[in-house]
Amino acid sequence: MNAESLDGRLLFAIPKKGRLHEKCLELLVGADIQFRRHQRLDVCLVKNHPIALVFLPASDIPSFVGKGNVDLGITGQDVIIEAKMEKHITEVLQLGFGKCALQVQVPEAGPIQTSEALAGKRVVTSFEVLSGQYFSKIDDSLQLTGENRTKIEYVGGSVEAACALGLADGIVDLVESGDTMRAAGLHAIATVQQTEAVLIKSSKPKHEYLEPLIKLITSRIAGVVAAGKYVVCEYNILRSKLHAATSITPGRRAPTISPLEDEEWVAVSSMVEKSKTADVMDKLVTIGAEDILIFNLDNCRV
Ligand SMILES: Nc1ncnc2c1ncn2[C@@H]1O[C@H](COP(=O)(O)OP(=O)(O)OP(=O)(O)O)[C@@H](O)[C@H]1O
Ligand SMILES: O=P(O)(O)OC[C@H]1O[C@H](OP(=O)(O)OP(=O)(O)O)[C@H](O)[C@@H]1O
Repeated sequence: MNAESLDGRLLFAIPKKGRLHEKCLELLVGADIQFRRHQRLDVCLVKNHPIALVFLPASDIPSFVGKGNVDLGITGQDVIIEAKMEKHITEVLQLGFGKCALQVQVPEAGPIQTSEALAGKRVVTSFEVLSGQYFSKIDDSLQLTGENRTKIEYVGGSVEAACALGLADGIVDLVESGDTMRAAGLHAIATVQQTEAVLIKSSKPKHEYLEPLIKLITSRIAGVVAAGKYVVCEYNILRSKLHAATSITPGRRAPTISPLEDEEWVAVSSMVEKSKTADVMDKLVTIGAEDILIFNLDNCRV
């Protein structure tokens, strides 16, 4: 592939490995962005749109997008701030995966149990900027100066080993389930930043003519994200209970109400947040709803 074959194409950066990679591939499939990645090449052409996918480390994507070298990208909110690119990037869509928290962690049974007690000591992290900002505020509030300020040291990985190796008094690292943290004998004492994966574009796009395509891709991806977030809930309910029922399932705009042969009853169809399904069904049963059915969505535009 040469530079000419990329001419006029929208460049879309996707994490090439790590926690976000597989989920991004699922999104591309759901949005019908068709491609074949030959021999793990880092640039590949999309067959059914004028788009080229660029596979990059998640942490490099903010600066590529922020500087306008690529037009669109997916990465974590954490690495956008860490790359100091917030001002150069527009967050187009939250994607609902890659959710975790950057947390201050210390040995469970150790003498240090607050961020204030850790201030002035050694903190190891892969997130120097975010950790630096966080401890700088605490150092200022404690009026720590010079050598007495918190020492932030960068490591590229295996951050959780730093305390056991005697390299650090505490660490700042990402936590999702907490398994990695607990396995290292650590626990969290504060949250520096919540994060999730986001679709981003440059705040000053270089190629205005690509805006309609960016809108189309955004709308398709939003459909896939919403389909993963909602289910359709259908049930029958006595007309006299309809008010109570629709306050349990108000839908996104309004529920669909259909008459049944038995005039005392109606059928209700409504979108419900997937995470609330069990609770909603319990409440519907309590007010006498019958034949409650839940349908997963493959795709949608809402
Ligand atoms: N345990 C996790 N759960 C959810 N999201 C995560 C988790 N770990 C990381 N992320 C998200 O994925 C992004 C990329 O992290 P990941 O650990 O996959 O990096 P990577 O690309 O493999 O880089 P490296 O291995 O070089 O650190 C993070 O910045 C964060 O937004
Ligand atoms: O709370 P948990 O569910 O255990 O997830 C947290 C871990 O996930 C990430 O690392 P990952 O496993 O992606 O590997 P990495 O250290 O190579 O980045 C992160 O750096 C933590 O170590």
